[in-house]
Amino acid sequence: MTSPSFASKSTTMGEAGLMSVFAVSAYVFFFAGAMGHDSAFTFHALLASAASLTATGVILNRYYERPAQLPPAQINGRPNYNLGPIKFASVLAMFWGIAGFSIGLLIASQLAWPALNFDLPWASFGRLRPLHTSAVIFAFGGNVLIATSFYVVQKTCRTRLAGDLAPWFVVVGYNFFILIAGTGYLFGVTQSKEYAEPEWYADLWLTIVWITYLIVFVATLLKRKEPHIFVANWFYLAFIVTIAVLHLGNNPALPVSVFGSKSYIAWAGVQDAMFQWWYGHNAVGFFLTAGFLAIMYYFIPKRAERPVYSYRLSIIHFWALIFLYIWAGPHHLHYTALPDWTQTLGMTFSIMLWMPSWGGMINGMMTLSGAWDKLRTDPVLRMLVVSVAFYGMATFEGPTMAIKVVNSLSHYTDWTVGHVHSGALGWVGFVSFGALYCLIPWLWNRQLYSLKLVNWHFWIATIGIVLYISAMWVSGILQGLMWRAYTSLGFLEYSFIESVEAMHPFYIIRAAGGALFLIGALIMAANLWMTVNAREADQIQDARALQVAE
Ligand code: HEM
Ligand code: HEM
Ligand SMILES: [Cu+2]
Repeated sequence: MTSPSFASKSTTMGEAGLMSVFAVSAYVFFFAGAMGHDSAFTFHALLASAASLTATGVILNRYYERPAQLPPAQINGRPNYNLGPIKFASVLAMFWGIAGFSIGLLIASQLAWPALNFDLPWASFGRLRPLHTSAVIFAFGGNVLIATSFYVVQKTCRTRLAGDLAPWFVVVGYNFFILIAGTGYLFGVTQSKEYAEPEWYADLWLTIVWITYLIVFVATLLKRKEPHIFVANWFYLAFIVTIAVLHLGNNPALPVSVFGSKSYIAWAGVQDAMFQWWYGHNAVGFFLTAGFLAIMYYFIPKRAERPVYSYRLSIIHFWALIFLYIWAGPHHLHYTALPDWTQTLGMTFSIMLWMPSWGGMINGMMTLSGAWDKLRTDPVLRMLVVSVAFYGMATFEGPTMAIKVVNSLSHYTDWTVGHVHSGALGWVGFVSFGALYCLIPWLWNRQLYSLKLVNWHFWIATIGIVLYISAMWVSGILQGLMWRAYTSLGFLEYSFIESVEAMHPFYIIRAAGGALFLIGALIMAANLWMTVNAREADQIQDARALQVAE
């Protein structure tokens, strides 16, 4: 370890500022914990206090350990990229992915065999379902997005990530939010808004983290050495900005006490519902779509070694996509108290949304022009391309389901769940896997341990997805038809429980599909583990072979 003389070294503003803030918060949160009205609040406050104390210690330790000079922005005229926070987020993405898929498998099994609820409140479907959705979307997806955005923005701007501690604050702070949210669900803490379940204090913390994320991203763009801002960064920026707006719009709440977890949302009645689905739909549009399209626009061209098929199309569909998405939320509220014209508006914009969505799909696919043969030999590229195909499928199905008459059948049924998972497993899952298979070898300067294992992952997971979504189509349509079947005398043909019974075989098939998807992810984790822990000798040899062009 270097041991610089203290005279030549001083704390940066960031170090001093963060240490003081964390030191004070360690004390304040400890006090809040002592005052807590409910055990979940007390637990979270004490967790925050311990985390603040740890953060203070870690920053202090870093100060002592580091050289007097902070890492330079350039070394020998080349950008000195900041990879530490990216490595951290990509490892956590893999961890949360496996956790989230496992909980998915558990809740899928609970629907098939209710005994698996074990009569325990914290293990019940109601608490584990939001744990699943948040773990896969925000923990897995979120870490993939943060990791890749920090990587892509540096590479395409040829500049070091802005900030010294700020990028670390974003990745660690974001994962701390996940921890608070996830443990909260197990305790039964929720504000009952789907995909926005965390209570007011977690929301406040996320706001601070997210604004820091925005600042780091924009500051990096501003100090870019490339005149042009590559299209992937446009998508990332739309994702970051819009999620901030959605989060603030959907979450204003008044806590019952500042020392308790319960709060009441400011909005009421149908306005609340509209805010919720404006949020929910655009979480799909900007978190699960725009962010992952950014990944597509960087990783597919890179992996295929081809330019983006049509750069003009990428710009056109970007603006069309963000303009149209924002209006489509009411398709989640068909046949409700929402005024009819609003529902029709949501439906119309959803149908229009098909076009820019397919613009993106075509652009991603056609980037392979002249390199189609690589699909045969490179399973990573195949995973990326198949993800785009699933994106195309989900964005065709979505507009169809947004049509009121179709929705009158599909709403409340498993068809929705099938639609969700063709987007979630096929698009979000596969594009993330493809990106991590590229990113992790780049970050650690290693060659991917085994392409054969990627091939196994690809096929096992694909079969899993097909089982999952086809089971849900059949069960969803069956459910919908059973609920609306009348006898000649005008009575309902089936009781509700008969429709539940009819679902049983499909729930088993879905669980089997989920198990395959999970097995694929475990194979991936093993492969990446072997990659990162490759012998030193491989590393030196492959560093040259794999050097990524910036
Ligand atoms: C092993 C893989 C997975 C399995 C077995 C699984 C299973 C499930 C189950 C059983 C539900 C509850 C359905 C219901 O309430 O009827 C669910 C909901 C959900 N899952 Fe998954 N899931 C998996 C992976 C994923 C992934 C990777 C994502 C996202 C990236 C995801 C996103 C969601 C969402 C958004 C919902 C809520 C759907 C809605 O409210 O309509 N899941 N999942
Ligand atoms: C053009 C694009 C899309 C449109 C117009 C669309 C439309 C719809 C519609 C009409 C529903 C059913 C609403 C209901 O009956 O409650 C729905 C549900 C959903 N979609 Fe899509 N979809 C699109 C793309 C996607 C993609 C790509 C994903 C995932 C990556 C996705 C994720 C979801 C989720 C999570 C839900 C369930 C919401 C809930 O919890 O109820 N959608 N979508
Ligand atoms: Cu929607």
